[in-house]
Amino acid sequence: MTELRIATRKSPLALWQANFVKQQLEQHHPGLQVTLIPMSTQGDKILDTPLAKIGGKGLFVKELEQAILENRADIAVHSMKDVPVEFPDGLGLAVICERDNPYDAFVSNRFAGIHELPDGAVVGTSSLRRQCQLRAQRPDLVIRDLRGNVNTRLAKLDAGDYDAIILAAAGLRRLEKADRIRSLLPPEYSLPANGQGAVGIECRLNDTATLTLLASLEHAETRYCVLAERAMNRTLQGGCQVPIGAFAEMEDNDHLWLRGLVGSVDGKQIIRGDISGPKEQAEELGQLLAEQLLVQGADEILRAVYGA
Ligand SMILES: NCc1[nH]cc(CCC(=O)O)c1CC(=O)O
Repeated sequence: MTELRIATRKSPLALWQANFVKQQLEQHHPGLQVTLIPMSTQGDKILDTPLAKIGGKGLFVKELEQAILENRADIAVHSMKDVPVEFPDGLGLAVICERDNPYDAFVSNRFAGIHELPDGAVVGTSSLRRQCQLRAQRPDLVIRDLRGNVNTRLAKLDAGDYDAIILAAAGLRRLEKADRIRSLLPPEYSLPANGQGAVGIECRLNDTATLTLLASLEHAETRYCVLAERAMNRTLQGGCQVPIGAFAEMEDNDHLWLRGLVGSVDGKQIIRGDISGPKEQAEELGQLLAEQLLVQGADEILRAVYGA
């Protein structure tokens, strides 16, 4: 292979991630020419509505997947957090790259952390998972929706619309905005979303030449962790209208520890659980933890939202 085409969204974060993959590939394969094909996704076009209200799955990836399926591109580079837990026929996760910082970050021009926020402070985030966990600890906070790419969100904070905002640390680091992070929210406080901080590469599963080319970017530990997290979400069948957190880390070389959470948006109910076991059983662990959470009451929360 001498040429490889990457389908990517046009946001600065997506372009950073695509360029990161391009650089890695060109380094590992001298002579290989990697080109970016930037495209708009549905998720990029709907700018004002909170994503949870739109409800479609894969809003940020469908157009990219279509491009690979139609052979207009060879691979798509994604934030794993945005990738639906099921793939279209013929496509799959060729590679999961090493995870960057997986935590949520507290960003503010006036306050150092959640605990310093005064009563009734205004916090920006559209993520139901972040809203739920914030409200559980600080019911007094006023939470307002905040959409747009990372730079847009920072600009809205700077314009004075919010006292603080919550963003993924990884996105800020990639865009060289890590200096904006006032504190990291530990997972006990804000359990991350499945896949947060990890970049994944999708391609046609029968494209063996591309799969071979990509293999050197694979990070085994990250894959185990992300597989466990995604399996938990898959078993819960929770769409984006229910706060769900899933975060796995390696306990030692052979075992992983997965924590999960399902909550109500008002933060009044939170079901938590955790499980650990051999890394080779990552997906079984995710499924088992989901089943535990369902029995403990997550089923009721999901039913209340989806009416199933
Ligand atoms: N939902 C958008 C999105 N998708 C991935 C990231 C951050 C980077 C990552 O998690 O890899 C973000 C921004 C954010 O949550 O602040």
